[in-house]
Amino acid sequence: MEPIHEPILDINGLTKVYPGGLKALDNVDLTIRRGEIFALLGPNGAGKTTLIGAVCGMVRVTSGTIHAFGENLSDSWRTARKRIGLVPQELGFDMFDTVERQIGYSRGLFGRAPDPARIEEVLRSLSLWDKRDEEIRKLSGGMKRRVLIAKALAHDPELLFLDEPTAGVDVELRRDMWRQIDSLREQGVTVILTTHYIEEAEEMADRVGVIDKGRLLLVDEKAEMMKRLGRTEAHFILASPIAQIPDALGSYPVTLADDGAILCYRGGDGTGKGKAEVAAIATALVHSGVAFTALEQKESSLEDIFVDLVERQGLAA
Ligand SMILES: Nc1ncnc2c1ncn2[C@@H]1O[C@H](COP(=O)(O)OP(=O)(O)OP(=O)(O)O)[C@@H](O)[C@H]1O
Repeated sequence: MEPIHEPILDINGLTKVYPGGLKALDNVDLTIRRGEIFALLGPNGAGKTTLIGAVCGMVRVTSGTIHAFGENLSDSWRTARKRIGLVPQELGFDMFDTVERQIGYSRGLFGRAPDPARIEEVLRSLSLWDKRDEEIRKLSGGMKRRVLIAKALAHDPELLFLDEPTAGVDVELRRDMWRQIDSLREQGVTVILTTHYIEEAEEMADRVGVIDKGRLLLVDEKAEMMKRLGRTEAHFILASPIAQIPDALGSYPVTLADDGAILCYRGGDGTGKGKAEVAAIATALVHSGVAFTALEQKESSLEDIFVDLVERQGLAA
């Protein structure tokens, strides 16, 4: 057993150029700690599935190294694979098989001894126990997805990849999935999930990485990221339009909108500075004789941060 501080996954300078020249991964460095829930966020085509494929042995990388469980994957592939689980985006199993047989088979495939009690536990946790004798093809789309997860858990992986686990599933299944991930966290399983749903990252992840055009733009503790990149937005709805911003507000990041009927503030750093500035602006407006009838205020979500980052990256590219 490797020391507790050993990262479970250590990716260095990973680059993937597909035949035809598309660079899907561009010099990616990423270290994943044992036991964490890591969310990889990125728009379509950002390189998320390619990154997972590289670790799970489905994508041959162009350059760079991957260490898993302390060993270079290219030397330790067979042993490492048994410790890794993958819930892929695409459904892939024998549709004519029954649920229980398929899950048991999957466990065997990874060299684990049969363990009907464990299989029962996995199936129950995903509300699949009642469906264990059904042919998979007869299940609904959501149920098929649950089978995919059961299949990935059947060999008790220590490192689990979930590629878009909740794309196209209903709210109930999404909640179930989140509960499932929570219980995996309690069991000490390390989870890397990719998602378009910022809400998912915000709800589940300890750390978040943002990837776009194959480049890992940022990796940070979720809370830190929101603090560091968070913004406060406030709209002062003015009693009557003004032609220019009063001098007293000159030092604040404010603009006029809607022909001078709204004064917009966008600033702060997620540490409370924004709120304090909004209060100061309110006072300054009153002192300048500008009345407002309403104040709408909003703290940025991870979604705003994400959109901001990707847009800025787009401008820089
Ligand atoms: N086998 C392949 N051959 C050539 N190009 C590929 C191949 N697989 C993926 N790509 C391209 O690599 C880029 C990254 O794709 P990838 O599937 O990794 O992105 P993603 O972030 O997972 O996207 P999505 O959110 O849509 O699943 C895309 O431009 C894609 O078209």
